[in-house]
Amino acid sequence: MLTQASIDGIAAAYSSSALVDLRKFTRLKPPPPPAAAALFLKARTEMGDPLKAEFLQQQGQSNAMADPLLTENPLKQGKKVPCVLSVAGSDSGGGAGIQADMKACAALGVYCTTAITAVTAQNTVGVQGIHCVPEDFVEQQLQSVLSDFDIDVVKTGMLPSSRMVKIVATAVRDYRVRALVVDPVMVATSGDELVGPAILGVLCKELLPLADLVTPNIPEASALIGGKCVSNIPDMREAAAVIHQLGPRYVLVKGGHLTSNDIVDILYDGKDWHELHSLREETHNTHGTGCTLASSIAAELAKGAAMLPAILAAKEYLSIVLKHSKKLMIGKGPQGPLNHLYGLANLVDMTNQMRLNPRDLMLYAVTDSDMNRRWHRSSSEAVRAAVEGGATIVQLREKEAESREFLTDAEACVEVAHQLGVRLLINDRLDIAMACNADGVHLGQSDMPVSVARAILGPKKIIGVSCKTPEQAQEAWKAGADYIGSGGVYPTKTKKDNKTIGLSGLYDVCKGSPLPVVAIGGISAANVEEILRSCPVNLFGVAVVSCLFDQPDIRAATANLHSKILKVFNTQRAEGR
Ligand SMILES: Cc1ncc(COP(=O)(O)OP(=O)(O)O)c(N)n1
Ligand SMILES: Cc1nc(C(=O)O)sc1CCOP(=O)(O)O
Ligand SMILES: [Mg+2]
Repeated sequence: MLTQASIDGIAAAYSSSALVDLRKFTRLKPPPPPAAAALFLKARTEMGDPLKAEFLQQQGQSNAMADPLLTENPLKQGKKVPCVLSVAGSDSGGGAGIQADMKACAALGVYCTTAITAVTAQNTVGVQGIHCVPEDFVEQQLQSVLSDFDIDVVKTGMLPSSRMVKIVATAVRDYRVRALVVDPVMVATSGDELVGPAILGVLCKELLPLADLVTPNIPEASALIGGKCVSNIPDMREAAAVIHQLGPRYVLVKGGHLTSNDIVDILYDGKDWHELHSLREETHNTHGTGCTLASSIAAELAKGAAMLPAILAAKEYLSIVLKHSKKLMIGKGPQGPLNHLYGLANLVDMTNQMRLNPRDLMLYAVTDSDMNRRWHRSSSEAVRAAVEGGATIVQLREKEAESREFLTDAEACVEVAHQLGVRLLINDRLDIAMACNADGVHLGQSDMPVSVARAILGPKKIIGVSCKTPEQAQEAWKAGADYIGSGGVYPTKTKKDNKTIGLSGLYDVCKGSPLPVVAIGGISAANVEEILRSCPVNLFGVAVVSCLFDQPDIRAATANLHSKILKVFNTQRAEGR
């Protein structure tokens, strides 16, 4: 636990007599609140929140809607446009840093300018590289923006060097800025370090005294108070008190790193304490939440809100965004990005509209009518067992049956697959695919040309094409295909006279294919690992026949293969590939 003596000690170590003067530069005059903040508070007040009720009384009432994306957007109104300057790092994955700040500001109707401090090679798996922008050039960006735009609020994120912190502090002092929000970014959501502890001293001495708000999460709060452990709400309060002595007007210690479902953030202004509660959203898509909260607060301040309502409105926006991010499937890593602009084209709906999610190619079960006959199974029984075992997509491959029998079978299989939430394609036969309302077709090089099939099937159906060379894959892509089946990777007894292209042939197709690839031919649980490891680029899964359908227990055989594939993919993701 922190003692008062240690608090005083840390504060003294960082403070200087200049701090008092510097504080005069923080000018935050709260004009009337934005409709979003007022309204959000109204809604909450009606639910009995005294803190927000007090704010509402001060600010007057409004009946506009609480959804920030639906409220009056100053960008459209021909008025002075509220402006934020985000001084932060670029996230190549588009989820955090500058990219998050720009999207959050846009969503809240605020214009966002930028000064990029570092360029990160980053994705949903982690941070693979950091390239710091030269300090002089950061200074030039700041000058370009601050000398031209009427910046209301500066928001800082990743500041990778002490000199950069000083440059930003000087710029904030030199130009007329209404408020400064400091997000003391140190570690990315993935756990990768973005900024070393070397900048802490200068951050505390030069920038925090100018800040209207600093928004550390728990590890950052701990770093700011000299590495003391912060592990519960009393610790957060003590940390907020210490950080406040470094000079910022407000300190918001964010409690998301504690495990409770009731997330408590502590807000302290040197006099009053506020515990701001929010419910944890059940989602892995949390990459960039810290940047988003800080830039949303900056946006609300830029629109004229006072500090507390700005924070409440920003937290409300973030919680709506998190709700809209749950179904987003972007990237292969454990923490996906947020759906900041959920009110525009909805990314979740877009994924539903995608003809094919390449991840569905992971375990592609191709049925075989001969095998089913031999094992006395109907096609639909075989399809059910494969999907229940973990098949992620199914192809009905019937070489012998009459059209009528094939159609009856196909209708039953489509019903089973769709009941179980999996797509079903028909091998070779467009007419059957259309008649049974299958999800698409798989075509070989001597089947119906892809461009003709696309014209017949229209834009909504999936078309897969067998390709043994990168040139064929290019052709298929140009003609409107969705994925490539490439093989035979190994010799197969299932397809007569099939040319084997081997692992190297598969590798060439994967490298040269603009479309996702699924490998086929002689694949089983015994060799799946070497196939997936040999072609990490563009290979999304394996298509198999005999190792599932020429087996006594299709469900068990599929489950076994499924677990082997998952193991490889999970390792590859952990390795950042
Ligand atoms: C996923 C997948 N890849 C390749 C094939 C082979 O298709 P094709 O060359 O048309 O041969 P037949 O399957 O029609 O004998 C496939 N069916 N599925
Ligand atoms: C249908 C098919 N197409 C191939 C190609 O190389 O394009 S190999 C093949 C048969 C794959 O069956 P099994 O998993 O039993 O080896
Ligand atoms: Mg064919």
